[in-house]
Amino acid sequence: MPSLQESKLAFIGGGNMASAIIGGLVSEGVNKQNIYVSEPWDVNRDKLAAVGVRTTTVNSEAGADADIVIIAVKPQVTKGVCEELGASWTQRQTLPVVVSIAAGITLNSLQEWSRTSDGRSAHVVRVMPNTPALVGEGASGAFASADVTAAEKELVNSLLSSVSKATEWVDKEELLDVVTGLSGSGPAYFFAMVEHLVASATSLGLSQEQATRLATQTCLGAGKMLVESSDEPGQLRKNVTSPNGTTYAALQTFEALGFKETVDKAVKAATSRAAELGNTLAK
Ligand SMILES: NC(=O)C1=CN([C@@H]2O[C@H](COP(=O)(O)OP(=O)(O)OC[C@H]3O[C@@H](n4cnc5c(N)ncnc54)[C@H](OP(=O)(O)O)[C@@H]3O)[C@@H](O)[C@H]2O)C=CC1
Ligand SMILES: O=C(O)[C@@H]1CCC=N1
Repeated sequence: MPSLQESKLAFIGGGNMASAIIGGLVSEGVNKQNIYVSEPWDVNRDKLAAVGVRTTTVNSEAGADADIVIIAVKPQVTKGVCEELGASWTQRQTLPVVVSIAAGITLNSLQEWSRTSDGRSAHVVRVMPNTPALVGEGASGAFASADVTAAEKELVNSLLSSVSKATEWVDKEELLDVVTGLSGSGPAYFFAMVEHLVASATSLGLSQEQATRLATQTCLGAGKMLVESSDEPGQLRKNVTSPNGTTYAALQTFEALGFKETVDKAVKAATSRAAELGNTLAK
């Protein structure tokens, strides 16, 4: 098995998530000539070509001699893409490791859809990354099919580690849907929070620019404390909250309006949607 630096990587789909991972890989020093992206939309393709990676519009061309093929298209088009790739690999003796980042799509579907014309199926790893991969701060969950070897798992691990600070291998496939509801979709929860904080502070008189700088740095600072402090999140919260002070007033308001229940329902909605996508598209 080649190392990550020696491996040929193919991305099928060059949208938001593929661009984030590719950006992370390139800034980690992965050879751009070893990254080949297939993307139908010229705007996305041109952006990736500007980064210096190889591009094409033909999926089978990108995947022809790749060691790892990363399926980074929407769940709804994953079946067609896998069928196209599987058929094109019939002449290959050694099949690539397939890494799918499509929310919800099961290992079973991925292996069935990507069978070669002579009935062989690739070793598949399902991964749920997130967009902070672009700045080397991603969080990823992963689950491998039983036939994935230790060396293949290690290769995928080093791919993920180059863009993720936390890579969690889960021991049941369904848990990847929970990872999707937590960290896959999670960056959007924090972005929405910052949007609302800025809107609120702006309505109270701060300029948009000042409010954005303060809210953004607060988010980064809190995140850094969560990573670096030995205290639990609950303790860090308590450290900010003076008795009957300002934070207490805000947190009481959150609580009275059902903050915990809202977060719980939102994570469960995202988790269920991931499972639903997998079930609906399995046919
Ligand atoms: N965005 C995120 O935060 C995360 C996304 N994911 C998963 O990653 C996958 C991609 O999501 P995201 O990057 O946001 O989506 P995007 O729509 O940004 O990217 C998908 C890309 O695939 C292209 N595409 C469409 N059809 C084909 C095809 N047949 N062959 C090759 N490329 C094709 C699309 O082109 P065109 O626009 O022309 O259709 C588009 O550029 C999804 O399955 C999603 O569940 C996982 C974790 C996080
Ligand atoms: O919203 C979505 O479906 C994708 C999966 C996780 C993040 N974005």
